Amino acid sequence: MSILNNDFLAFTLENQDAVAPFQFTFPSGAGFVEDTGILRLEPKQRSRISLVLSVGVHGNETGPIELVNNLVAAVLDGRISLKIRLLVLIGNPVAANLAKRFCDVNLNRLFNGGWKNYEGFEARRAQRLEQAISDFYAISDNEVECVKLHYDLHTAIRGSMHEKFVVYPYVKNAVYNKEQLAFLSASGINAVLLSHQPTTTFSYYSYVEHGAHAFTVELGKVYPFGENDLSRFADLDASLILLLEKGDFAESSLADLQVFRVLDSLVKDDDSYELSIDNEVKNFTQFEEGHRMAHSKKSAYYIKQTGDAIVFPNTNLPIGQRAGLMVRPVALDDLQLN
Ligand SMILES: O=C(O)CCC(=O)N[C@@H](CCC(=O)O)C(=O)O
Ligand SMILES: [Zn+2]
Repeated sequence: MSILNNDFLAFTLENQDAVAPFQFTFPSGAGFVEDTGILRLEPKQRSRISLVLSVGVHGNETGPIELVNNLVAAVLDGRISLKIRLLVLIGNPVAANLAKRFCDVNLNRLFNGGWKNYEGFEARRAQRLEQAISDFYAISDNEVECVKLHYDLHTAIRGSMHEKFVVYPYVKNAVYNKEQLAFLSASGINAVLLSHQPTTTFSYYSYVEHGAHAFTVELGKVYPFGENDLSRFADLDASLILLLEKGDFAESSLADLQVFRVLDSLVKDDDSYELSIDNEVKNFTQFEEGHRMAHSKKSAYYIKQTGDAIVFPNTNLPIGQRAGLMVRPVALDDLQLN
């Protein structure tokens, strides 16, 4: 078995259900296809950095899949000489083949054991992806000063006032990592959203279970395969190449980042649940105090302070799931950094 033309995406989409594990070599190391969409690349040289790049956790978010597939091809054919450990995950190949966000259940609501409450493809896949990450980090756990990273790359349903942003998963002591924020700024990220509570997302899983620096990275609006303008990811592409080739984090001023803290999660509590915004409203649109943002037969949510903004508004989901996040700007100086 081999990855034809070093095209891991095509290989994964052709083998969406299963792949018998196999290994191979490439100019700067050894590769292990562990399962469908699960590729581990080990450099010849030992490295303190173990990086997980996950894409396609939502099957229709194709831009990041194409970006990472190009990086993998460059490593496999020798244009990039790999110096760090790398695990590439194409999260939901079945949904990707169907050009859908998910098949049965939103995969990014099933981590941290959330899969135990569901059946079907995504539940099995969440468990498999958690296992792949545990196995990958376990190899580096004995290394002194090992640095675990997980960037879970997505694109958003709506346009955004800040085109590229990250969700910083809930961190208990509210101390945020300066080196990672500088790296994200250098990677073209415009805004950071600080989560207010534990979630069942992939990035929170890697942070809470493995102590990784982990982020959900939103790279712009969603487009089908072949319709992405990959030049819009140029900054991230360059900083990932630097990380892969040298193990160095690109740096840029934190002052370029807009920071927001999550105030509230809007939860769809009834079939009558509605958001009082039209389809064109972008992520990070701000509202006036007192505006009724959401309502149903059971509840209503009013804007608490002028300037509070909505992110990820979406009511096309089952009862009990997140229909949006309410966020408020925070001054960078008010953050505790280490
Ligand atoms: O555009 C949207 O409404 C959703 C985009 C998306 O998939 N976002 C992630 C964010 C995960 C997180 O909060 O860390 C998601 O909803 O799963
Ligand atoms: Zn997504």
